[in-house]
Amino acid sequence: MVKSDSRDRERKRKQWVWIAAALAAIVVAIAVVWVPLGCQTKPCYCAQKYSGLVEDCCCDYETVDHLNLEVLHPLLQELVKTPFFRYFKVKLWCDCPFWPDDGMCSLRDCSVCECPQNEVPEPFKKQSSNTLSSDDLLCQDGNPQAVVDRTIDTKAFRGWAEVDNPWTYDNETDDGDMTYVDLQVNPERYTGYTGPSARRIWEAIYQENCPKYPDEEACPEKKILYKLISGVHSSVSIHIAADYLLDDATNLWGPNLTLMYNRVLKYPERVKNLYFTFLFVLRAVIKAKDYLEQADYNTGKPEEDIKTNSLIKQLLNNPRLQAACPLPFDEAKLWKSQSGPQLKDQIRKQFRNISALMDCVGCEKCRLWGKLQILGLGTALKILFSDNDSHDIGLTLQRNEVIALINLLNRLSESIKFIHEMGPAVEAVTHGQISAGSAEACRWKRFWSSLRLGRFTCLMVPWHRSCHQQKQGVGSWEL
Ligand SMILES: Cc1cc2nc3c(=O)[nH]c(=O)nc-3n(C[C@H](O)[C@H](O)[C@H](O)COP(=O)(O)OP(=O)(O)OC[C@H]3O[C@@H](n4cnc5c(N)ncnc54)[C@H](O)[C@@H]3O)c2cc1C
Repeated sequence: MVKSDSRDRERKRKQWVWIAAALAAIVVAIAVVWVPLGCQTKPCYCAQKYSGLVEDCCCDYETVDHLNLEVLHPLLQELVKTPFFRYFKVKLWCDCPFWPDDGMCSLRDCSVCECPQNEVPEPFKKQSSNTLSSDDLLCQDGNPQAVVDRTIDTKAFRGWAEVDNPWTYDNETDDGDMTYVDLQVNPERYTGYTGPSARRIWEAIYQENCPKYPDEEACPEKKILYKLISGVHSSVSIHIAADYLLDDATNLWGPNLTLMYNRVLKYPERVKNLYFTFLFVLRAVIKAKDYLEQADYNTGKPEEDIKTNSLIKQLLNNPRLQAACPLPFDEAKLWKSQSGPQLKDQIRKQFRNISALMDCVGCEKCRLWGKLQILGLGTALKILFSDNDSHDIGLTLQRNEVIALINLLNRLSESIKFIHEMGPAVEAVTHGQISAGSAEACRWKRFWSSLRLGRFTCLMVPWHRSCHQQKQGVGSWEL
């Protein structure tokens, strides 16, 4: 009896020694094997760097970032706040020519606040009285052919003409359906417009109207439309992420860095297309320099209008811009081949379709900014690709086109600034989440794998099925 008691005690003592040894082994395993392995599986963080020339452009990424930060962004921010540039004329009601409106808007942030009539600058209301005949065209030193670039400068004018843009679907001269919107009180940001309705628009744009050509495709003209739309799409996504409804209950707005990473930064091509689009639009603004410098920015508020004029001149004559990036994009290289004119016609038709698709956007505020940015892009295309073009002889710009062009440039400039300043933080934060997640998952996997250590497992988890089987002499130690 006494002997069996002491044997029991001895057995229990041995069991405790085993348990203690097992616990010690776990600690050692964690220290020696698990932690270093966990670290090794952590993917290496390689910050996405953009350097060298922006594809098909004549400026490099670093120059664009510096010029934007120090010159363009501050000027554009001031410019879009002036009365001339903040009131945009737009047809807001949905008239989708392709399918019935599916009204997917889910937030109050989706609707647009229209301007009361007394807020709209008087000269804007009297548009037709501002239109000048060809006699009013500015004389360029008596001999315009000799001194100016005839594609645009000979068409310089003092008033605003009523002409339709051949690149866009909306008839800009059709005042009846248009309403004025103050862009400053309708910021582009998250609206809750998402799901099949929004995706359908982007799909219709990419699949039917601007296919992505493979990298080997040599013809740059064919690639342009995709790159421009993709660049604007990146910018839209960045603005959604930069001003996002973080908490509906408390109406808390702020940046959503994960969204920004997942929609744009994760795809270097989308970032590159944003830079390309920025330089393309900047080139259009520079090319229209003489025209823009002499345009009439009258809104009936002399002080503000003088400021608008001055800001435009500062933008167009900036010595740093002229020195560092005088030709952001060289459109003269394009359309040289025999098929050039047909190709241009085809691209113009595709762009008009894209412009028509904006009437199918099922969210008013998204439609407003979609229309503005597509009109801005259409204006840039009109300015850059009008040379020797029978459709565009006698090029003039609508006031609304100029407003759209400058506001688009400002949108792109904001996006580039955001990426430049926040990009590394966005990638670090998102990368942190990803690697923490994967390391965690990895640890759990390794933990369960460690249970494959057979007898050790049964010591720790004696109730496990395989231990039972082992005792019965069947099966293996494999879990
Ligand atoms: C004209 C327009 C304006 C909009 N404006 C707003 C707005 O102001 N506020 C708002 O909250 N929502 C807006 N939306 C909706 C928004 O753009 C998204 O569609 C929505 O948030 C759903 O996003 P998603 O993740 O499904 O991807 P989406 O952005 O809808 O993208 C659809 C698909 O396009 C491809 N894609 C995405 N980005 C790029 C790119 N840069 N280049 C090439 N391909 C790309 C991807 O394959 C992606 O799956 C707008 C939509 C449209 C069509």
